Amino acid sequence: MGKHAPKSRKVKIQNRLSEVHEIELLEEWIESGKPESGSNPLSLEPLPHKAPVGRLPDGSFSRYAGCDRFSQLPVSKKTKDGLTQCKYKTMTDIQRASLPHSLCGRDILGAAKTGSGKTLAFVIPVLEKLYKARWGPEDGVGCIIMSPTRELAGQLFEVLKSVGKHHGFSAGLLIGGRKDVDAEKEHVNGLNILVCTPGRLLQHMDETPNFDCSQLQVLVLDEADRILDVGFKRDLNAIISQLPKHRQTLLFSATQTKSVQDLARLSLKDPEYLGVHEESDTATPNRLQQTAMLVPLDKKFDMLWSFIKAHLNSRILVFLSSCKQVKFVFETFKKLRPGIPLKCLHGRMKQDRRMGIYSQFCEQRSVLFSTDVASRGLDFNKAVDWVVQVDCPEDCAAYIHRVGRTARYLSGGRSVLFVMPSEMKILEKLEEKKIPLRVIKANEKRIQSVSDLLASLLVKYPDLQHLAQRAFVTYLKSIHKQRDKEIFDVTKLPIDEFSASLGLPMTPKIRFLKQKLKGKTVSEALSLIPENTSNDNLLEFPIKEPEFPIKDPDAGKSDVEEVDEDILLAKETQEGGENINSKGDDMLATRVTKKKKLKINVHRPVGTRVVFDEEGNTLPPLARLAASSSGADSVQLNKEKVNQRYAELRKNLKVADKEDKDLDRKRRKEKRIKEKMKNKRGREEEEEEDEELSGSDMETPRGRVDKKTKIYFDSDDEDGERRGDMAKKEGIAADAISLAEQEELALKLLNSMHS
Ligand SMILES: Nc1ncnc2c1ncn2[C@@H]1O[C@H](COP(=O)(O)OP(=O)(O)OP(=O)(O)O)[C@@H](O)[C@H]1O
Repeated sequence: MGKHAPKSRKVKIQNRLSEVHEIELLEEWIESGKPESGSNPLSLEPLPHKAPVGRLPDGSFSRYAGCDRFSQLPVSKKTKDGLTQCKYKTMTDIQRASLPHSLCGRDILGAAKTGSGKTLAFVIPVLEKLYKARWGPEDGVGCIIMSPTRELAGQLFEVLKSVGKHHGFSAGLLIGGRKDVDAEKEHVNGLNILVCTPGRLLQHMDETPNFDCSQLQVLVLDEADRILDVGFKRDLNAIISQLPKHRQTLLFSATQTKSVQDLARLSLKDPEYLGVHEESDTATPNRLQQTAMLVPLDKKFDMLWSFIKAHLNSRILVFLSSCKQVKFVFETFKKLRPGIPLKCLHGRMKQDRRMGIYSQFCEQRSVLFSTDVASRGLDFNKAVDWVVQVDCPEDCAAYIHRVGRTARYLSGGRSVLFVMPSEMKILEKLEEKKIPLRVIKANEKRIQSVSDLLASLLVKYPDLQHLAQRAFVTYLKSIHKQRDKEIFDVTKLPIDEFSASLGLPMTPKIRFLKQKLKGKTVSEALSLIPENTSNDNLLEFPIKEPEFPIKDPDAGKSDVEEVDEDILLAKETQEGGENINSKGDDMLATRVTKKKKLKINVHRPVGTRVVFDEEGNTLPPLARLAASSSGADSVQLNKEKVNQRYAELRKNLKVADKEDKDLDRKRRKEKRIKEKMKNKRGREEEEEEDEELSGSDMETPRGRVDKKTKIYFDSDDEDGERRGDMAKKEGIAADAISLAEQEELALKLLNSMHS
């Protein structure tokens, strides 16, 4: 991994001899002090710092189980030098507990809180295993480190490179979303350590000639429970089937799996289970201050906006449930210029851009809106001040990983969870999992309504309206898809109010609400929508692809002033969160009634911040937005124009609605005719036709994209969104063909009937 100057043959031979000597010594040392299987070295006293290390004068070796410094471990000088240069001296608990076992070659199931140093707990044994095996370029792949997301893989790769820089191994980062896969294929056979996402690894296993992992020494799964989860099941099974069973396996996560079934899949051999924080009072870092606030769905954006405005000097990571939500909040808030740079991260972004955003967020104060793609493992330079969960996590594990992006290693951090009245059950579940949450009440006076501003933006930028509609639908769909029905119930959501809070002029009708599905509950109706239905198909509005030239996300960067950091966190509830059950409406004063929706008071203060126009005049933000001189990003809050635009939209919608009905009528008629003809043709023929339509098991129907091969390459924790996208494309194409075909068929049939 490191770059070495050319060395003379003599020096090389000397180095090799000293390496061989060092390896012999390390092996003896390790053998002499092996911790007992099943023991936790953390229970042992650390060695005194000045105690001699390695071989002692009497020929014995110093104890390494229980020691708390890297220098006291039986690891190579190269690894020790790497650690010292990275300023790692004292071990964290998970490192102290697991390294003595993993250095002996044992399989490990390691669980420790977020930010507690699990990465080094597997990077060190990987380097040591290959070093002691004298692994060289010609030996091929000796270790695979798998991560569920590309960003995390990138980060692990960086740690590996810096700690392993004195070793001579070659390592490669194999992740989806990169264009250079062909170049990768040429080099991958020469790599010793692969840091990868499951999808990309499988792609190489399937496509790269002579790709060989048969000599694999160590397999590492970081965020193991996620990789063993159903989403990766197929990929992981396919990968495991191509790996040798005789290997060391290291599994780490903050929320570890203990499922025997999972472990059997990985053929673990008497693994050491090291859950170092199991005895702890809390499942999350002690330095993390966690709060929850009751926020009705239609107030979420008001609350988020107010929160951001109140924390302009912080680095804030905001979690939302879908890409569309992230895009919507990012694009609209950016235009409203909160006074802090805004960024967004989601699975649909190009990989280079994702990496760029990730490192920018590490460097500067800003707000990052993200899906769960950033929820696991990422170490944002230890400097996230706040984690805000606008949308409820799917379960307690997801909660733990999200809040774990702050309060890492020795630093502190804060988090806030917005809980809707229908989701209160999650608080109980979090408490059961030893997550200490204070339920707090928002300071109603400081909450600024943003829905009116969003409504104006949607009028000015029609593309935003499409985005808002999509955000609306994907949110409802995401709630419906959640497994935990005790927490997530789409039927309990204030759908109209939510739509208004996005600034939409009217609630987008979801197709299931009318026609055939009439009379069904929202939930029943959603369940009737096929999994791969594109979100667009659910809308009544004519949809076109929004074109968002993603402008510089730092556009929101402007003057910043000191604000009271805690203005939102006014009254705390008494211990035990007694007011959990109080009505949501009482908690927020800024409820916007529907009637008020279009009344935009341009003089109502949104913030105290003073901004400057191009001439250098000062204006309060809203007045500036409302100024009729239109700067590129200014928002014109012209009531008449707003009403006019809405009237236009309503008219268009009526026309679109009528067209839809006509089309539907026509389709039904065609279908009837087709059915009549089918009956005529008799049973036998009909069966043949059915077989053709459903596609034979033996071969892929001509012209149909082979979904399987296309999909799994990009299956890196994007929550199946790519699958949806592909299905969408196929669906659209299929629709277009079938309509044309149907018309033609109907004509033919009519002609044949008349003839
Ligand atoms: N022994 C150590 N001394 C000093 N800093 C450390 C040590 N071990 C880890 N760190 C630092 O602690 C931070 C968190 O480490 P790491 O990312 O490995 O945590 P983690 O347990 O894997 O977290 P997560 O569960 O979120 O993936 C990193 O910035 C890392 O550099």
